[in-house]
Amino acid sequence: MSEQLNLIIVLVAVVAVIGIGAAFFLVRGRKAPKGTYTGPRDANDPAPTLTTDAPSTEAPEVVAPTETAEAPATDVVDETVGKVVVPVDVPEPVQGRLARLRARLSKSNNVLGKGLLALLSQDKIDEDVWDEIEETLLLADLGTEPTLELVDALRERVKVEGSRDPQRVHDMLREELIKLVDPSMDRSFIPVRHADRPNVIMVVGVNGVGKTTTIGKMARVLVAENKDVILGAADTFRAAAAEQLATWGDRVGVPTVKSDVDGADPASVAFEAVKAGIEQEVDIVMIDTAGRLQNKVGLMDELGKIKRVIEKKATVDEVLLVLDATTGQNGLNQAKVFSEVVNVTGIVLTKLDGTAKGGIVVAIQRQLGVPVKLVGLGEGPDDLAPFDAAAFVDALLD
Ligand SMILES: Nc1nc2c(ncn2[C@@H]2O[C@H](COP(=O)(O)OP(=O)(O)OP(=O)(O)O)[C@@H](O)[C@H]2O)c(=O)[nH]1
Repeated sequence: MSEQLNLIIVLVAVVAVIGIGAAFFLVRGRKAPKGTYTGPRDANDPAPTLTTDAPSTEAPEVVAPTETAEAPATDVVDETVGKVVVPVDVPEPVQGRLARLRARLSKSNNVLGKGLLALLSQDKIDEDVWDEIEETLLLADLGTEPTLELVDALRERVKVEGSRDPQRVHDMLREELIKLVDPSMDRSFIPVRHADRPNVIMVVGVNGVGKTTTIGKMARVLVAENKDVILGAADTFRAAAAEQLATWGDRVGVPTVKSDVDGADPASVAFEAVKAGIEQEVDIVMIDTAGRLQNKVGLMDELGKIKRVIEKKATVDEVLLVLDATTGQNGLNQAKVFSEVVNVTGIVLTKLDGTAKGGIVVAIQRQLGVPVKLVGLGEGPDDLAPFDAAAFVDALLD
């Protein structure tokens, strides 16, 4: 009897210890800020006071995650301090995302992969079949030069290796496509803080391609990698853009520097965001910019100015050009003009879930000599994946 009593007491004690431990980890949240950090990184922090050595007199504000009007409906009040606590999302891990989102990609792109496999597996591949292969590649926006290169390589291999065995045809096509997508390009995307300043990323592109959404998704990726991030809402042109960005930040506990003045100087907001990032010793500052058509000279000049003003404070480590995969050749023209103005270092190709034109990856990389680093595969918060040549080709073919 007393043994049973002892056993019960021990069990109750173990359950209590586990319960206290779990509660501790739940309230602890993610990584504590480092060093002399003074900004509103946690829900209860006060907002920092910005100094005024900005290039403009309109000092943008830093919006702490809890200060925006659009707090999620699931907010709870912490009874002990009487403040609203915004529950912070836990983003999906980044590793293997492309493989996990593969179904989305292959659904819209199997015309390309499966179509090619079917054509190449025919008993006899005559000139008509080669023409069809060429047409399939061109329709997938691969571009003329890569298409001709691929067809030549396949012709050669079919001559030597034959085309009867489906597995061999699959492997041959896989190898040649991977070569075209170029696995040797550096696509690393988890940015690293410098010894004395944050890594600065600028995001550019034409209207509606998905810049703000992509920054929101990237913030989640970086938070999942335990990085401290600040967002800069230098899209002062579209009224709702700053709020949209801040809402994305809120969801993962990342603050946003923005201006409440409509049409404020975007370079000034970008400058303040970088300055706040330096002062608060964050790892990464991401600057959203307004959508602009590549043929509007004034707006393109403004983009150059934003970069130059940021560079008074810190180097811009990465300029990501966001392109909508569904826009085909027009995306190529945009890429060219943007890279002339701001030295694009990486491409984010969005909306790949809505197009059968996956070949645009190859065409853009060829045109700019810049790698596709990330791909957008849906509107969901975690529908952004690091780009990987082999995983991409596998998704097209399997
Ligand atoms: N299907 C799909 N939709 C996407 C993807 N990325 C963004 N979108 C959608 O594209 C639309 C435009 O996205 P925004 O992020 O507002 O675009 P933006 O480039 O910031 O727009 P501007 O500020 O007006 O230039 C939104 O409805 C997004 O949900 C993607 O990968 N797939």
